[in-house]
Amino acid sequence: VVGGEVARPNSWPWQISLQYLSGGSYYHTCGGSLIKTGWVMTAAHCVDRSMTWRVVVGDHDIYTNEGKEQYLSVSQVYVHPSWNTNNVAAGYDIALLRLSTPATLNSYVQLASLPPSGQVLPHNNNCYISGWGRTQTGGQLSAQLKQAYLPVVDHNTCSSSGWWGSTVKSSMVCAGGGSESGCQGDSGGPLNCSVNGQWVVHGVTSFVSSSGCNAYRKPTVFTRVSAYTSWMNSVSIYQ
Ligand SMILES: CC(C)[C@H](NC(=O)C(F)(F)F)C(=O)N[C@@H](C)C(=O)Nc1ccc(C(F)(F)F)cc1
Repeated sequence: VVGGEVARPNSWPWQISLQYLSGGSYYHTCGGSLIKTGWVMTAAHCVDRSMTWRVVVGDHDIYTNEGKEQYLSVSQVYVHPSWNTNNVAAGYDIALLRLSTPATLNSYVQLASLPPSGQVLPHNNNCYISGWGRTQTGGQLSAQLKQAYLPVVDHNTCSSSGWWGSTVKSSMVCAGGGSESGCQGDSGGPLNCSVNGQWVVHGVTSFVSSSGCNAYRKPTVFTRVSAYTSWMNSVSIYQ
């Protein structure tokens, strides 16, 4: 997250850290959202490589054990069938992770609320991105969970020339576009939007401009969760 501030610990209690095993240690690579005690929603591009994954819930500082964390292994990865790793602009950047053991819900660990199928938020809807991603273009990951206020940029504006143009599809949500943005390492994490006074995870962090995370008129682009409700239901019911 470029800009914004360190979040109050566990104030986004569905935020997870997706980590991969390398040389005997685990490393943060992406965010995600806990949507059922045994299921995590993340970005397909996060799980393109097959690795040994673990999901950490209840985390705040990814480099220190603060006693609230639960370390959960992943038993199965379900990538959207239409995802094409060479074409993030086509969309479908969404995946579900089945956990081998369910998370225990408590004041640090809660389920995300998901939007109703097809819901599209209005321009400037109040949303926050959260994540441990780079704090500057080309910078380092954040040790502590950060958040930034990223209001929705409607599709008309976001897909206009000078903005993202046809790279952005209606199955995506744009948010921000100023000096604050997501950045590498925030991938897969939530766009937390206030809808009727409740936080709803409306987006899955997907991409930013290749010329810089907080590039002018290149808002952070999210997979629109409400476009994938039926696919998500088809996965988690039958497994
Ligand atoms: C897509 C992920 C690899 C990566 N995602 C992120 O950094 C995320 F945190 F915003 F999710 C990203 O946007 N990386 C930048 C450096 C990038 O490659 N952006 C990019 C944007 C659009 C396109 C296009 F236009 F082809 F779709 C290609 C790449």
